Amino acid sequence: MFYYFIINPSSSSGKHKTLWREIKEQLEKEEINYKIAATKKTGDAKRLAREASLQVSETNPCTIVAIGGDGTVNEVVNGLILSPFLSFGYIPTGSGNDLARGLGLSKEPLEALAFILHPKEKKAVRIGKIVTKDNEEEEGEKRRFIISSGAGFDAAVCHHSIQSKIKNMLNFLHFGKLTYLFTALKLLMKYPYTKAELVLDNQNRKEYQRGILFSVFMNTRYEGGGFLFCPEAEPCDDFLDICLVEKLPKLMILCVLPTAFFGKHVIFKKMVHIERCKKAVLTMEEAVPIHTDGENAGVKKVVEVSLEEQPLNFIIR
Ligand SMILES: Nc1ncnc2c1ncn2[C@@H]1O[C@H](COP(=O)(O)OP(=O)(O)OP(=O)(O)O)[C@@H](O)[C@H]1O
Repeated sequence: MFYYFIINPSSSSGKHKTLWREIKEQLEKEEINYKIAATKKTGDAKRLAREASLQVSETNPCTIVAIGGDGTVNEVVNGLILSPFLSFGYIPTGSGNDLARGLGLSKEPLEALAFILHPKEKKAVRIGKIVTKDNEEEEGEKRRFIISSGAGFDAAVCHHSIQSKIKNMLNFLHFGKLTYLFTALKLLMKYPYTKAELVLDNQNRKEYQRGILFSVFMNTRYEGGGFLFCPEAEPCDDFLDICLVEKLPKLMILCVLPTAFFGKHVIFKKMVHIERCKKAVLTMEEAVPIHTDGENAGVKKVVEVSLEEQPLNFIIR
């Protein structure tokens, strides 16, 4: 088996610079057939993943391994040409680590490497796809996600967290995942609601006239550094799980939001709506921020969300 490693040396604010050396030592020791490529900027991981997966075939199987945070995996997933002959491994070195949490991966890099080199369990993990546009007629922009994609407040928090100076400071103090919580508290009071319509599987239409705070489409269970927005999301099934939060007093949100760390927000059934579907179209009155796995996916009015047919052979342990 050939292994192709894509490493983002800047993830978790560059704290893991020595990791690359340790990984190389282990690969040499085990005489693994491999190549390592490091990203220099945003977009590199996507390009490298595409180039590597273009070479994959039945006679030339390959394991592509991402080393970085959830943003790096998002880029890799967006570049991959999905195929049954491609396996995927992930060594998490980010701050949020929602994917590792959601799939139960080892967060200890050398242990994760050992699993990747000698896999005992692989899962056929589904990949989400989202088309964002400003009206139904537009063709729109397509992106993939593996954890979640959100529209509204949760995406606004992601957009702000990416540029946040607090993130570097919290990463340094090993509290990186709190970036999203601090940013959420900062943005909450002034964030506007927007009226929205959600159509599930082309037939089940729901209107939210009071306005929504956000709607998140989950493939795995956690986002935003550990919020369990869809406690029942299952990455290998045929469904997307949705958590849509309708307008409620901002002070009430302060009470509800922390309960989402434990998945208990679902008891607030009048404002928190949990849905499951194969395809969803969310149309909002105002354009709102969108994210895919915490990465900025623009500001748009319409999002169409579904799953790719071909799953990803993900090495779990
Ligand atoms: N060499 C690089 N220098 C700066 N940025 C890079 C580089 N390579 C990739 N990037 C960008 O860094 C961003 C953040 O990466 P990533 O999400 O993997 O790490 P993180 O932010 O530490 O982790 P998490 O998302 O789990 O909090 C991504 O948007 C990616 O495109």
